[in-house]
Amino acid sequence: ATTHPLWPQIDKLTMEQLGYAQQGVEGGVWQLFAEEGEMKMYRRELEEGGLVVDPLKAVHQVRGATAHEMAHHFWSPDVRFEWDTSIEQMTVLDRISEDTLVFLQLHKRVWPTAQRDALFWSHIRKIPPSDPANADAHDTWIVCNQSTDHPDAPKDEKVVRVELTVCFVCQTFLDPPPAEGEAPTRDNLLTKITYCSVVNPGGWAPASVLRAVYKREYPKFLKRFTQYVVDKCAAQPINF
Ligand SMILES: O=S(=O)(CCO)c1ccc(-c2ccc(C3CCCC3)c([C@H]3C[C@H]3c3ccccn3)c2)cc1
Repeated sequence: ATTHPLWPQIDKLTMEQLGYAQQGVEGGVWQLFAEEGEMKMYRRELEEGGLVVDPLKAVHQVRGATAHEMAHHFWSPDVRFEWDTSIEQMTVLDRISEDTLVFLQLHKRVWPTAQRDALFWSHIRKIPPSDPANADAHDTWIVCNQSTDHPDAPKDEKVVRVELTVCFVCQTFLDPPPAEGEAPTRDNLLTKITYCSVVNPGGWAPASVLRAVYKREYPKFLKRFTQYVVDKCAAQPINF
């Protein structure tokens, strides 16, 4: 409901993150650190208070699923455990509206660091093609995850809370376009994905350990997630 006290922040951050995701990776500020097929992962080395908070930006493109299907499965609590191997527990603490939930997630411990949890609102939104320039793009879908407080979140002394801002932006193209007068099939679907994240580990963790974990975990995470959606939707009618 747009009357919720968090709504102005949700709306503002979502549109800011959309702009941030759509900025290119030129200019030398982004360092390519992993490349697998169509997936390219960039990071900027950034420390805050001696903690590694390296912003990450990944670009990927996959065939066979739509932006809506990708964004929905990234946002939905029902399928989170099917693809996200980094979490041990996940609770939906609140339903702010039918497109915005508050998640509490306990992440698997990354030795030798203390175990982490993440408390964040997660908002999904369709961005209609605003101008003819998007003519070849069906539409754009965005999921924005932002750390927040919540009165019902249990506080476990042994667990360190991370701060995170994540956005997942997807755009579907009909490439190749279907034959004249033909309905599109999944072979016509090309979806471009931009995943951005800034995770502040919330408490001390060795820079070398964090950078090694990021380098290992993020490519695995994005590859596994996109393949999961393509496989899950393959036999289903296309959901634009
Ligand atoms: O895109 S999401 O919103 C999807 C919903 O789950 C998301 C993604 C990643 C995280 C997360 C949380 C904690 C950590 C670290 C920090 C210190 C020790 C644990 C990491 C680092 C380790 C990196 C990482 C990246 C991807 C997967 C797992 N591990 C990532 C949270 C949310």
